[in-house]
Amino acid sequence: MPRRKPTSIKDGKKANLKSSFNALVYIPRFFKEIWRVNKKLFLLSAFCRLIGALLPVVILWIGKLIIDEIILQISLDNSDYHVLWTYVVIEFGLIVLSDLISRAISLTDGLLGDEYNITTSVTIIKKTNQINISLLEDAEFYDKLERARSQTTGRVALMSNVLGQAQSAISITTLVAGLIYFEPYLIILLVLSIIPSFINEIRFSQRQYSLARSWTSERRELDYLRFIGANDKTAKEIKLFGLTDFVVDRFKNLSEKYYQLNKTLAIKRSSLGFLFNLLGSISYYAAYVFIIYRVLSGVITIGELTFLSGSFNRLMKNLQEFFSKFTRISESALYLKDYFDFIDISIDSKAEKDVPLPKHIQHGFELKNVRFAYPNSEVDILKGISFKLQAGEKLAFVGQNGAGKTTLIKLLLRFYKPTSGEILLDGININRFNIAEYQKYFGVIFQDFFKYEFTIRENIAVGNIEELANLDKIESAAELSLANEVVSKLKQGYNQQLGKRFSDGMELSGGQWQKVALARAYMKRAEVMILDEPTSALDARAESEVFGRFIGLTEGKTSIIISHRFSTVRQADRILVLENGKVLEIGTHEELMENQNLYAELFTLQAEGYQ
Ligand SMILES: Nc1ncnc2c1ncn2[C@@H]1O[C@H](COP(=O)(O)OP(=O)(O)OP(=O)(O)O)[C@@H](O)[C@H]1O
Repeated sequence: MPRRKPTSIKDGKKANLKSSFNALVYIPRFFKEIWRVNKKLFLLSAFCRLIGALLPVVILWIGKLIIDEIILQISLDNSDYHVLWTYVVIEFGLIVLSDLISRAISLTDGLLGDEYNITTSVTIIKKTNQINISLLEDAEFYDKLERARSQTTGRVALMSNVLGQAQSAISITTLVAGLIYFEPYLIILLVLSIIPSFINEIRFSQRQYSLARSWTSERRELDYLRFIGANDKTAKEIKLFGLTDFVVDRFKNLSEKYYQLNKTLAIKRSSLGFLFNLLGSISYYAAYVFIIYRVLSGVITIGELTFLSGSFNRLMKNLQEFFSKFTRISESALYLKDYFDFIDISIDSKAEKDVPLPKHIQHGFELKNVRFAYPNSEVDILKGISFKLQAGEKLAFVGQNGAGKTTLIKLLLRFYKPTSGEILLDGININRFNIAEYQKYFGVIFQDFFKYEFTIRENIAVGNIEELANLDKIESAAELSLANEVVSKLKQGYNQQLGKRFSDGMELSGGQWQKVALARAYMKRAEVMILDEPTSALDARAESEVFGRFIGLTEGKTSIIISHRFSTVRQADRILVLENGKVLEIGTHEELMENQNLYAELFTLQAEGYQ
């Protein structure tokens, strides 16, 4: 696994206040997305927050009125408690309302968050699948994908924080108005006491983000080690090869480094945070003493004292929370940038499209001097390949491991573009067709086909998912690939869950899985069929039966077969032998046997092995 040098915290210092603010530009777009998810819930949440924002100052004011009324009634000879009780009832009502509002806020936030979560997960899945395969095999892209995917819960918290921030801002404004009315100087004291802790929070949240970001690929490696260390699929090898300590040590070494960097940061953040908060507490008590002094001098009433000290206390907490939330918001907004960066990755599907795809292939494919190197690699895997695949022809690719057979298929399918040279379909460069339509032309089974932990019926239907409900079609595809024999042994037939991840799941053998995967190829009448080593795990009897059926069914269909088994290969119309990224020879079985070159040598070797 290529290892970048992990970044130290110092790199985080480079991040500054400016980038914190810059990240906030993504917030409006974020809220537009939430608004689209559920407008009613969003409005309800905003309304509750508005009421919630006004309540604190109103409750404090009622408290002041109650105390002033008590003092007034004590000093009167003929007391009348009517007004006093009215205030108490109002205060009680406000407290109940306040509880109701805060519950409504967490309920609406939770629901909205869940809905948003679903929408973004769907967006990420869709986007991943629109992206070119060449990007999917790129490590940097994976880091981006990982950051976009892993921050889903962070984005939900961000929504609550931003809405809460708006609520705090309104609360703060009303409390400030009250304080300015009675004691304007206190506001200056308050602001001064908050600023240091705000700056401290911003600095550290930036460093925290930078550290987490610079460690994306290491965290991916940690996830991977966790996966191979505790997984049913790897358990056999890990146990037998005694790999536990190897995996554990590698995991521990890497995670220890991250832990240490994070620990240093967390300790600094907490200790400095404590010191700066102390400043806030000192200023609160200074203000408190000042207000008491004003009461003793008879300038303000006891009721006003409770209102002012309550307001000041609340305001200080609100401001502290406002600023610390601001840093949390700017921190999450940085992750938001990762998410938008990911979904904004441009998709290269527009290039030279609009040439209509022929309904049926007339002449076939032609490769003209195709060269290819994988992205970020200088090694040419294909070194000037030229050949024709006629319409209706069955061509087999043969060659040693790593010769470039699968790579050639990937180019034909437009997963990658040739570095030079061109691939033509009926004389037209394949890049000129709409990529999605073009790829629908093919029915392909790769050697590393995916074993979906779905039911067997769904596993077959993935070959043409629109036919999921068409059990007849699924059954006949299964018959052609011999998967019906597998189904007959399953307790729940076509509805049997496969794999061990979910309850009642059944694991299949390698060959059984291959029969299931092969059935996918029969789910649609594709123009071109490609089977990349589709029978490597099948026993000899099953292989010859499967191939007999394939040949019969694809009579007159254009198809490509990659196989290391020459009994299969010889059934093709022509055979192309690849060696080190070049076409060594091409022809019928008989022609190649006459050539007495690599094909004849390998064929004879294998034939001798079977004797
Ligand atoms: N995604 C990739 N990125 C970089 N190099 C790759 C990638 N996939 C394959 N290769 C390299 O390309 C070469 C050809 O691989 P390819 O899979 O085409 O061989 P193949 O002929 O199908 O081999 P096999 O018979 O073993 O399946 C190999 O050297 C391999 O390491």
